[in-house]
Amino acid sequence: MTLYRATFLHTPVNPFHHSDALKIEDDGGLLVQNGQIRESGSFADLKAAHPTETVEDLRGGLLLPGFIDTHVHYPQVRVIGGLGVPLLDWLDKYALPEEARFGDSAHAATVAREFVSGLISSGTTTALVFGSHFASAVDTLFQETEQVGLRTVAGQVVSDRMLRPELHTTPERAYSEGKALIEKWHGKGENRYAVTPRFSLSASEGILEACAALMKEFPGVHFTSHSNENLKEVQTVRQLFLKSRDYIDTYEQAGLLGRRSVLAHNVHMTDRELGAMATHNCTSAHCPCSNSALGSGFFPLKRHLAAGVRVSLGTDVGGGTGFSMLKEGLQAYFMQQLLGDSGVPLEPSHLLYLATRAGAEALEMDGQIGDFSAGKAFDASLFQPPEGSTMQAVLNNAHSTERALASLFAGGTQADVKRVWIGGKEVFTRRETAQAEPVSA
Ligand SMILES: Nc1nc2[nH]cnc2c(=O)[nH]1
Ligand SMILES: [Zn+2]
Repeated sequence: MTLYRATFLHTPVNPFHHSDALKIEDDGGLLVQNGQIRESGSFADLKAAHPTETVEDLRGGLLLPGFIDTHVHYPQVRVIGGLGVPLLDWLDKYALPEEARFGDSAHAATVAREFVSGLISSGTTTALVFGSHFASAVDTLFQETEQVGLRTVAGQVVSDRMLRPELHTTPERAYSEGKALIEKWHGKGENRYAVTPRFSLSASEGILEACAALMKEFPGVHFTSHSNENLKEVQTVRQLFLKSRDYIDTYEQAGLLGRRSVLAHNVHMTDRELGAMATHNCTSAHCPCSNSALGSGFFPLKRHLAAGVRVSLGTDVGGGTGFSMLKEGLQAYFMQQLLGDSGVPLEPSHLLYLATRAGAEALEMDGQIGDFSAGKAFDASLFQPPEGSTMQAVLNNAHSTERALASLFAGGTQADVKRVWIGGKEVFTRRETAQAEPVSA
């Protein structure tokens, strides 16, 4: 066993429901055996109870539960930064041409490495991933995540209209390729499968039926898609699905909504749609950087909470601007501030919860990950800014650990991630480089 000594913070309960959800151990201890936290508390107490255990000293930074990114696209790493256009133009101009390259196995393998290392080096230990339209590339992604150990819920993206021919499939092929991928990867190691129609705009009723058939045959799989992101998209979906009451209903009527369903965006929601999401107990993955970059709109968090809809956080790379869940937390905070009375004032506890435990709940993995309670896996990220950096000065002089957490969300980047563990295994260690010195006159 190893006794980790660290300043750690976590949210074992939901801060939107409990005012004291943020738990802080300034000099904390986590006793870890076979990758699982056996005991969690103050270092002094754990040391007294286990005086001979090996101590690993992580003081000098902030130890947080590994981030859980509930919406991120594997084949879009290289299109991060396509600014200046709204969703449907962005897809045509940036995302889809790049995604069409994933039939090339060498390209798929190279980007799979870039993708997985981008996530873990940002402190993300679990991700709900939009895969590729090509089954072979999804297989490549799972091979990479299995090798590195990233907890991954992912699936083949399926569409049969309005994208480009290379990215279209048929309901029959969507079913047979999905089935083969599920049988190979769902439940293998830390991998799970998510049935993933791209969005209703690019999916006929036949594709949605094929998705439903997979979910019926394999009840443990997850479901993810996009919904209500952009007004032009919403209007087009309304014209395409004349028998549906609204966008959410296109998935609801197909029988795709349930406890393991995560829909990204949900910026333009009717009250009926929020009610339906609450009834089906599914989750909205809020992607604030993407919503800002693509000008999609302001996420109605207050209305989600009032309706009782679960909310988690996603980076939406590459509509989003990078893999940092800290940046997503900050952007979520900014947007709620800008909404004034219609916004929810977010505190550090909310940001940490949205980036960690909320994702575990969305994936029904909260019995296993998402916080540092005893019984959870040791999935953790140590944030310790480089020597001499501004962030180091800020954290070292914070008036409280809660203020330090707020500062980390405000100014922290990938450069501040020092070490990352998944299930007790260290999967990322920062290479220390020579300190930058100001040039003297
Ligand atoms: N942000 C975003 N929205 C989508 N809707 C359908 N496809 C996409 C995508 O790749 N990114
Ligand atoms: Zn997306």
